[in-house]
Amino acid sequence: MSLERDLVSPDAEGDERAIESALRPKRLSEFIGQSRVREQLSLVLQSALRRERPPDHVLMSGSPGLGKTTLAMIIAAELGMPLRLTSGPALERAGDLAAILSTLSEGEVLFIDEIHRMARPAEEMLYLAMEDFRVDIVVGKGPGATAIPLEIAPFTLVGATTRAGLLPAPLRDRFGFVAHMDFYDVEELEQVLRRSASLLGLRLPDEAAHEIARRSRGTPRIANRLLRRVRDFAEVRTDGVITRDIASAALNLYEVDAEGLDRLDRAVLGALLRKFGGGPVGLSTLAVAVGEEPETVEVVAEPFLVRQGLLARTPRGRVATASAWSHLGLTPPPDAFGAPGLPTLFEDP
Ligand SMILES: Nc1ncnc2c1ncn2[C@@H]1O[C@H](COP(=O)(O)OP(=O)(O)OP(=O)(O)O)[C@@H](O)[C@H]1O
Repeated sequence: MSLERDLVSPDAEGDERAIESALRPKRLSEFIGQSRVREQLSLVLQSALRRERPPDHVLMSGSPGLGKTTLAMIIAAELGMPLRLTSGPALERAGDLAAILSTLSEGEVLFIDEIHRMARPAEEMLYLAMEDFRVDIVVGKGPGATAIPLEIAPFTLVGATTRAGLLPAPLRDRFGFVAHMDFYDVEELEQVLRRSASLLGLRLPDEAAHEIARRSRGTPRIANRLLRRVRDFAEVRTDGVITRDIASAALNLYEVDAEGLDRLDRAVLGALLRKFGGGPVGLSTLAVAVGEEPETVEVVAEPFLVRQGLLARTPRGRVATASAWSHLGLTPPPDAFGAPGLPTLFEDP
């Protein structure tokens, strides 16, 4: 069974995509937070514009909902170039990628989301395209097969991944600029919320913005979503005015806790503490315990738990920190920390 996690899931679904595109910053100057990435990217883009050449290929890594698609759109807008969007899972065969690459116009920006999920033959075709702006179209099969080289227009690839570690080195090395997107701090999320509230025509007092921001898992997508749920709550249950108490009551109703932990986060922590005594426990064992795929636990829950100092990834498995015990109101066993050498009972086989 999969945990229901609509509200704080960092993935966007259905109608949310349309709302998201209305809230997206359109230029680098409007993009909030990620100051280092912004500054570095701005240099890359300005220098490309001066040289009148497409910039180096850009790789963005980070958790879902941190603004990778938004930045890809901004890159195209800043360059004044069209943007073509696709994703790794859509590129099953080399032909899928060849069809896109062969129709790119000069300077166009190609965005491949979830680039780590691209099929191998497409990935190999991409190496040549990124380096030499050329693809080899293979005609025929077996010993008689021939590769016909096809020139393609110089383009800029923007790849996004939630799992940079899964990218093969030859692909990673072909990106001239790698942007690591981190979770946002509360102040930055307050700015995101103020901007969104004004675009949605909502009055959002600072204390209410603060309350929503600190429960948004460091993620703009979640901040925007919680804002809309707080607005619903205020409209239906009260006179429509958003206050700190209204924000807090709405978020309690939606089971987002004071640190922004959602149900999956709490399930992972709860299993780690209650079933495995705080660990160490292997990722797949932990995932089975919460009824989720290991990838979901690893990509969605863990980065935020690690960032909050509630969970540590060690070579022997996942371990709860002292804060995790206190966050869930549990008492750690006497040997929970610093009993080195004890056999690990819960490692994956
Ligand atoms: N720095 C930012 N400033 C303001 N809004 C932001 C920022 N980053 C993201 N957002 C908002 O968050 C939403 C999600 O962003 P986006 O779709 O770019 O995330 P993503 O990292 O590409 O996620 P995914 O990998 O799941 O597609 C967008 O609606 C956007 O408006």
